[in-house]
Amino acid sequence: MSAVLDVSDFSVEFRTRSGIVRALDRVAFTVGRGETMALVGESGSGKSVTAYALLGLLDAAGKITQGRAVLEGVDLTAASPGELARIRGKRAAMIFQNPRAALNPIRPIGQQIADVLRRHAGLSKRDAMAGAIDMLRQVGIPDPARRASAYPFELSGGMCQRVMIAIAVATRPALLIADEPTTGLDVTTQAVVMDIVAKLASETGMATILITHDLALAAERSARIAVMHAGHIVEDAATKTLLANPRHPYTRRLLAATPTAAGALSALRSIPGNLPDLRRDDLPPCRFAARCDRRLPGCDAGLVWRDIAPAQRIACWNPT
Ligand SMILES: Nc1ncnc2c1ncn2[C@@H]1O[C@H](COP(=O)(O)OP(=O)(O)OP(=O)(O)O)[C@@H](O)[C@H]1O
Repeated sequence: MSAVLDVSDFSVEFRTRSGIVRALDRVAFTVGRGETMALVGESGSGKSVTAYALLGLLDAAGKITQGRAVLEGVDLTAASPGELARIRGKRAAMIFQNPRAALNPIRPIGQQIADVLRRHAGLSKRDAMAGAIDMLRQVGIPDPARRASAYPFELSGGMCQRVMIAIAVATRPALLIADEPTTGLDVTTQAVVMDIVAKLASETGMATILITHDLALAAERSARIAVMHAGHIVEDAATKTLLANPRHPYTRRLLAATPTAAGALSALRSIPGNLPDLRRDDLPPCRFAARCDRRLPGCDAGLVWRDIAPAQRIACWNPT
């Protein structure tokens, strides 16, 4: 599978008053055409920072300190702010939790989609509105021609999420990053929203990164799962492999904390121990070591990522 996005050696730090937060350390993964990869991990593991850093949306305190992130041949880490803004509008898009907050409250939803089509696809006013109505239809909004003139406050949370997806995919991006896209929606609406993303991905070949703390959702909706812990990807494997034979001790604990792959929202917070303070100057090479019952003296010597089986990569000297 050809990679749409190829991330390597990708590190991000934040300068804060209380020290440097080493939020991402040598993150590496690829996402192929039409592939959905899930990025899972506890709160604070670095999932959102990965998304924001890739799209050039870090706040001023954040900085990519090393690495590359190549989207369709363009290294995002070397792109100018202007280029990144163009890429964000056209080739890479993001949807997140709380769509209502992301939509313009005083502009009809059809206009908001049409704006994107005019700006990034260069369509005329008339064609852009026709395209917007078609997008509303594609994301399953009933009576799209009439609904195009609705304002966000007139729609339910699930409908707003569909509108945000329509805005995100209107220009047929190569990459969609969905950051907790269904959090806060009821279970039925969650399934509908994920079905829409999956359908668009398979129709357009869009690569999708699904960011979630919900391992069950990741298991159900992605071909591959990358597990994050304290700014490291500790395991990256085909979903089936990861579920059947997790090799990193942290992945094993995550799975143990998730009742069944098809179960309800997983309780990742039940993993014993805390994430290390990422401001520490003496962070251990393996940031899971303090929580790990398989720790060996060699774990303090350094961290390496290695392929332990086909399509299964881990950062651990003493896998399970
Ligand atoms: N602006 C910032 N300044 C300082 N540290 C930050 C900033 N943004 C994020 N961080 C730190 O980066 C780390 C990763 O945070 P991130 O939001 O990516 O986690 P997450 O896995 O997405 O969690 P959640 O599921 O809660 O969104 C955390 O330690 C967080 O405190």
